[in-house]
Amino acid sequence: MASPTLVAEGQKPKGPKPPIPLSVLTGFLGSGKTTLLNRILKDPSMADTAVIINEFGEIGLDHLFVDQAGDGIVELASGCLCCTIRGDLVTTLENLLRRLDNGRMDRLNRVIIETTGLADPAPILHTVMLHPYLVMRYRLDSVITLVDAVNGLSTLDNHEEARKQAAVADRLVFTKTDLVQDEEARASFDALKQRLQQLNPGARRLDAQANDATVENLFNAGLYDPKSKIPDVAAWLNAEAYEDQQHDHHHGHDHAHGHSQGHHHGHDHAHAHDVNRHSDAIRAFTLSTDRPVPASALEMFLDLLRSAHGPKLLRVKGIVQLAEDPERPVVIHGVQHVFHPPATLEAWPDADHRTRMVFITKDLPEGFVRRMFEAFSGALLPDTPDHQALTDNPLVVSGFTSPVR
Ligand SMILES: Nc1nc2c(ncn2[C@@H]2O[C@H](COP(=O)(O)OP(=O)(O)OP(=O)(O)O)[C@@H](O)[C@H]2O)c(=O)[nH]1
Repeated sequence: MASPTLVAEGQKPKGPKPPIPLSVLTGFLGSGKTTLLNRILKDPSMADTAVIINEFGEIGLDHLFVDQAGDGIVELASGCLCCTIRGDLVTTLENLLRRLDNGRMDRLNRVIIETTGLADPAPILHTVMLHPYLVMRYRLDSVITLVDAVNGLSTLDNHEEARKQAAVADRLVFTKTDLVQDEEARASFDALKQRLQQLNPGARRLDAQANDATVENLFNAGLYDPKSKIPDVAAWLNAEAYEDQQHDHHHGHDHAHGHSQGHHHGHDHAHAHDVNRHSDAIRAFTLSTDRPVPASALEMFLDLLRSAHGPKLLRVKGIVQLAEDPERPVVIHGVQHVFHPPATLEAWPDADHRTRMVFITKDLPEGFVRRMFEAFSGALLPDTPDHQALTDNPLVVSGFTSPVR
């Protein structure tokens, strides 16, 4: 007779429910969010999706509403659910879980939060990352940012929120490319693509008109591939995409490096980075090392970075080889000052065991972050403050004016 602890074939073992993937759909006013949502919600693979929209966005999906329930959640003709953020986002996300847990809803496969056009998506991500219960039940999948091919460039120039929306994205979706017809529009679209390449080289780009903004391409941008259950670190980090950016920056560094030899009075070299500083406040870069990082060093590095410079960290992702446990990498993921609880993977997904981190920062130069990391991780450079000095007095790293290597 089978032991009662054995699970019959095909029956799911009892245990915590797998976290529900959660995506944020953002993009400036009129960029086509509702249009895209209406399209993808018709896809059969989007069944059992819940969409959370703000009051303003409600109108576009109206024709799909069939049933209004008491808790402000409506059922769409497609079988998906829709609710608006009336109280706060936490309550809305909790209400969805309550429905699922008390059986009023059979399945909840995915949640999409559509932001208002003017919103900075970071606080939405923080809501999930900071809440001790929600962070267990939901997992951040993708930030999808829509960019209007015609007006996108001027929107980026004129609106800080639009730049943040682009910088934080995992997926950048161009809309209205059908309207890019004449020479001028094509030039503007090319410039837009270049600008986005600087702001966020790692995001995958899709074109809504070319129909590559499919469910498959838009979602599953998180670390775990839900089909294989194997973390796809390379795709998630996409560190290679940052290489062109770094190439440009390194010209600046080489220059500064020459100056810094034999000097450690960084203030003499205040101009080393001015060109980059004024060209665009947002930068994207990677750090990597093949030296295992002590856990305490990682913790101090991240703590200092987020406490002193949190608002300047638009997005940080990384995989770290710890000195204490080099076979089990730690994954880090932060949006501004908020970091997701670090996750330990059971093994390295591929042969590349280096620590790699990608950063998108605003007003925080690469050289500064790099030197801080090198000081903490033990990869000391000549003439840089040592790690003990940094711990005692983090202000030793004087930031913008010091020479970069
Ligand atoms: N030509 C063209 N028009 C589009 C495309 N995508 C959206 N539109 C149009 O652009 C307008 C705005 O689209 P919405 O989907 O309402 O944009 P939104 O981002 O939801 O707008 P807000 O909620 O007001 O921020 C609508 O008139 C759409 O029909 C596209 O790819 N091509």
